[in-house]
Amino acid sequence: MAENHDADALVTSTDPLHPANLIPELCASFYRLGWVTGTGGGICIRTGDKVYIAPSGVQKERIEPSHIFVLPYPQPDPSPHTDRIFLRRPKLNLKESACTPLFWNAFEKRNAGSCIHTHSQNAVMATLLWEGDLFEISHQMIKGVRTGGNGKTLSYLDTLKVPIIANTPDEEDLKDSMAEAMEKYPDAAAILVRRHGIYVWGDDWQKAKTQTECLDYLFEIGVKMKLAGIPTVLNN
Ligand SMILES: CSC[C@@H](O)[C@@H](O)C(=O)COP(=O)(O)O
Ligand SMILES: [Zn+2]
Repeated sequence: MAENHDADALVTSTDPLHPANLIPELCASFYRLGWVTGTGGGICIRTGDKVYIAPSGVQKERIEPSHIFVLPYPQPDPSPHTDRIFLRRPKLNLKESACTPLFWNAFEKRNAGSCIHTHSQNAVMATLLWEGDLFEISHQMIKGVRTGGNGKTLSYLDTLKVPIIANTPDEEDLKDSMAEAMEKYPDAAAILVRRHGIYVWGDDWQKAKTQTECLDYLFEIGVKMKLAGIPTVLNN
C-alpha cells in the first residue's frame, strides 16, 4: 500500500476529537499524572481500519499532530518478517513507538480501539509487591474496570486480577509474553510489566483512559494496603 500525496490529510483536522489531535492532548495530560515522563509510555488509537501511533523516544507531552504515524489495520501481511506498512509518516526523522507490537496485541486479541502504556509508579510498585504472576484486589472501587477490558464492568464483590509479565530490555520482545498472558487470562483488562509499567486497552480511547485511571487508583491503594499489612483480597 503506497503512501499517497494526501497522506498529511490523515493527521490534519480542526476536530479536537480527531486521533491526531487527541494523542498529543492525552499524552500531555498523562505526563501531568507522571504516567509518560522521560519519553516513556503513550497511547495509540484505532478507528476502524486506521491506527494512529506516536513517535518513539520523544517527549510525549510535546507531540504535535504532524508527528503522528498512521498505519492500516489490519496490516496487509502481518508476518513479523515483513516491514510494517504505513499510510502516513511524519516528515521529521522519527520512528513509530516501540510499543507498536504490544498495541497490536490489544487490537488483535481484544478488538480494542485504543491502548495506553504508562510507567506509573503505582503500577510499577504493584509489580514489586505482588511477587507472583497476578495482582489481586477485591472490595474496592473496581466497577470501572471491564472483564477482558471490553466486557461487563466488574462488581464490588469481584476480585480484580491483573497478570504480571517479566520485563525485557526491548519492548518488541514483550509481544509474545503479553499475548500469552492475554490468552491465559481472557478476563484480564490489562497486563502489568514488572519493573516497567502497564498496558491497558478498551473499546475506544475513552474506555481505555477511564480503565487506566481506575486501575491506577487500585494499584495505588493496593500498594498502600499491602505496605500497611492490610489484606487486599477478602472472602465474600
Ligand atoms: C523510557 S524508555 C521505555 C520505552 O522504551 C518504552 O517502554 C516506552 O514506554 C515508550 O516507548 P516509545 O518507543 O518511546 O513509544
Ligand atoms: Zn514503557
